[in-house]
Amino acid sequence: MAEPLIRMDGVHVAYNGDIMVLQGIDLDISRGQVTGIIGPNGAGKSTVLKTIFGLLQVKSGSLSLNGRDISRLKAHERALEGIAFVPQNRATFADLSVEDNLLLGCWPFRRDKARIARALESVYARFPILKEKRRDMARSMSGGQQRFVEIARALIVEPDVILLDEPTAMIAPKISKEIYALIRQLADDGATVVLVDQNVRQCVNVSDRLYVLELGRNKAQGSRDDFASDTQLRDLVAEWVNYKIDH
Ligand SMILES: Nc1ncnc2c1ncn2[C@@H]1O[C@H](COP(=O)(O)OP(=O)(O)OP(=O)(O)O)[C@@H](O)[C@H]1O
Repeated sequence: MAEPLIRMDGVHVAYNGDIMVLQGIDLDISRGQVTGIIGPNGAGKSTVLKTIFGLLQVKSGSLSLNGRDISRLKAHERALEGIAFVPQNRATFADLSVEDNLLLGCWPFRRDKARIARALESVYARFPILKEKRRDMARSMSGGQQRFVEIARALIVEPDVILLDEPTAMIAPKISKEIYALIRQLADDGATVVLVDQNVRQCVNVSDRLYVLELGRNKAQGSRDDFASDTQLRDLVAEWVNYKIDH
């Protein structure tokens, strides 16, 4: 089997030094796939993404990208290595135009005007609404449109992997649907996506592979088909979300 793009092996992470939130997480993120991470509240899903991006330190265990240990790299160094993160909380600059928000994402190649022009053109092709509203202040956009700005700003550096933390939380159903279609399209275009989602049904539908976490540990894992066909996995998920996966 090909080496995963990202591998977590026995990762422990603590908040405030001693509250151990991840207690030996193992995770393989394959290239060009959507890997979904699900689990009840407080399972450690967001913590996993923050750890991959470098906002939290690995206390023990290993974290590698392309077979190279990245656990000591700072977040901005990981960004330069091709990791992008879209956090759960709103992260647009409300008083900047849509285009200025996107230009902030171009910081790593800020002196390369031709690349900036190409990068903008490429995200505008993917998000026509952002082109149409490029001169508008971010604050004038709907919550869903601002989510597009955040995702587009992360994509503008053409990352190898994009970490998405609950991208459709509090977003209207129509735009949520577009976001899931975009996630699938990104992976089909060769990008690697890690998706943390409370919306289990959508997460299972869009993911190639899924991990279930519980109380900072791995609880189960499998392909989308495993989750649809394996009664034990179905029942496990149904148990904590009172939800049945389509099969
Ligand atoms: N800044 C923090 N300081 C201390 N503990 C924290 C902090 N952030 C999160 N935690 C704790 O770490 C645990 C895992 O939190 P995390 O946000 O990763 O879970 P989650 O699976 O993403 O859950 P949710 O779906 O509720 O966001 C929880 O017990 C939470 O209370």
